Amino acid sequence: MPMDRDAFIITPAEMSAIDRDAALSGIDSFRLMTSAGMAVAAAALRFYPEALRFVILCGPGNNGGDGYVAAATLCRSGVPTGVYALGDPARLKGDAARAHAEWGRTAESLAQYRPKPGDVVIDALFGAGLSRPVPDEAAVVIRAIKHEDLPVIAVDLPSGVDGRSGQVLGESFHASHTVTFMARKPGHLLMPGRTLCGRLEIFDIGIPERILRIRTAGLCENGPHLWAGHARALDPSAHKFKRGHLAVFSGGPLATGAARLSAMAGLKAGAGLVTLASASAALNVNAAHLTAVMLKEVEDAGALALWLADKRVSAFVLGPGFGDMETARRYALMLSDRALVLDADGITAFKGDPASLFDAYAGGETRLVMTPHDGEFARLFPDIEADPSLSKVDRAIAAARRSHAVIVYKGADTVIASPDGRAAINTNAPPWLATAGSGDTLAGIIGAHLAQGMPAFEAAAAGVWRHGRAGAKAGEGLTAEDLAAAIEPLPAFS
Ligand SMILES: NC(=O)C1=CN([C@@H]2O[C@H](COP(=O)(O)OP(=O)(O)OC[C@H]3O[C@@H](n4cnc5c(N)ncnc54)[C@H](O)[C@@H]3O)[C@@H](O)[C@H]2O)[C@@H](O)CC1
Ligand SMILES: [K+]
Repeated sequence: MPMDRDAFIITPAEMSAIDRDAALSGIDSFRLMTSAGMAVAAAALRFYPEALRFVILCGPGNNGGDGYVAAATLCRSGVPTGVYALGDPARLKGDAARAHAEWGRTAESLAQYRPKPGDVVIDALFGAGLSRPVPDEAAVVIRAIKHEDLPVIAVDLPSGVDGRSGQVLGESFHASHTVTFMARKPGHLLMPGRTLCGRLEIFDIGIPERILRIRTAGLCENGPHLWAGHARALDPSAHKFKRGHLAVFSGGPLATGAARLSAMAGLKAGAGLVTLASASAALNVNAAHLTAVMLKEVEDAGALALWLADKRVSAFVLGPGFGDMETARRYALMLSDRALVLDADGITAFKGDPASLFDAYAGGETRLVMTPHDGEFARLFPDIEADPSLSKVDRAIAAARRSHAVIVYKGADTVIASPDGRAAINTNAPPWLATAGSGDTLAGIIGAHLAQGMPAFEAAAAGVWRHGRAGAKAGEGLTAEDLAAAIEPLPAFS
């Protein structure tokens, strides 16, 4: 995967492997800790000049070690500090023990801390090493600080946020500023962790990029770096057939709007031709509403089979407002040699028998994209959804592997995952994008990319990103119609 350095996302497990690799390559780990702690102190002085006192809360591991470095740095700069330790500092090990010794003073115990107005808290209790709910002693102090509404600078992660999943383990700080090192962790981007970090600063403590790259798997933030290379091949001046022919299946006469939203979005996103496939009962309703999108009567499986002889119809969207579960299943299985975006009812239709769908799309190039929200995800992958040990990224990848499909696991922190293990977390969606018809629009954009020949993972990732951009451009209060109108051209990097 092309990796933009800024888009790196490193799991805590990868980070500790990177840490070991750095040490093995001769890099002094205490210097890394010193850089980390000094960066935190610098952020404290830069962002909180009005602080009456910096209160550094230090935990039992290296996150605490960063805290002692920050405390020593702030002491040297002459500002008032208070240091409170969770656990006995005499039991610190390695670099953290050295940082504590070099600070050279005596910490008070965490339970003695009483939050006071004017305090700015530096949270160095737990970082990447948090493995279970924070101890009660920490939870009590976290709650007291929240109650007093003090600013909190988190070292690496707000204590209590699981760096792997973004979940809160017991209780967590809500930081106003977080300083993390080298790269973001999934917990900075997945919900609810993303909302708990405040302003996020990524500080380079000096681990060479070659060491980072060896350990980073295929997870990154979604952005043009992932797919712009494929977008470049899509020449907007090409003949309309070369820009692909997308087909969208309409629902019945009382549920045609969703498919039309998909179709309009597909056209706006760059498909050369878009056809709405409608059963006869809904034909007139659709005809009354369509202009640039073409309309074709597809009454049943027989009619679809005839249409499929036209190989130029290169991609399909099935599910928005579709309603008829049995027909959805039949059509999805018939389309298995084409590219398909399966959304909404198209996903739900396979609740009882997901394996039939997965088998149909196994083998060959990945050509199925599924776009479930939480509820739809649980219908097809109940065991994966119910496994508490998995992060949203893990769940999306497990589902993609099982289904041979690209999974767009929707939400405020949409994850796009490929059967080959690549995954991206999307971050550009404004909260107001969660509106009726928004998902239909997304399916249409992805369908347009597939119709144009983009590989499924890139098509989906680019679709999610353009959808987010369109939401931001259309602004708060948007309707799904505004969203389609706000789709911008694909950015293509030269
Ligand atoms: N990875 C790197 O390259 C660097 C990491 N640094 C710091 O090191 C941190 C990671 O250090 P550690 O791996 O020591 O992890 P932490 O300091 O986050 O915490 C781990 C310690 O807490 C214990 N622990 C975990 N969950 C607990 C719970 N719920 N209740 C009580 N004890 C619990 C663990 O047994 C371990 O002793 C990072 O977050 C970062 O702040 C920095 O020093 C810079 C370099
Ligand atoms: K922390």
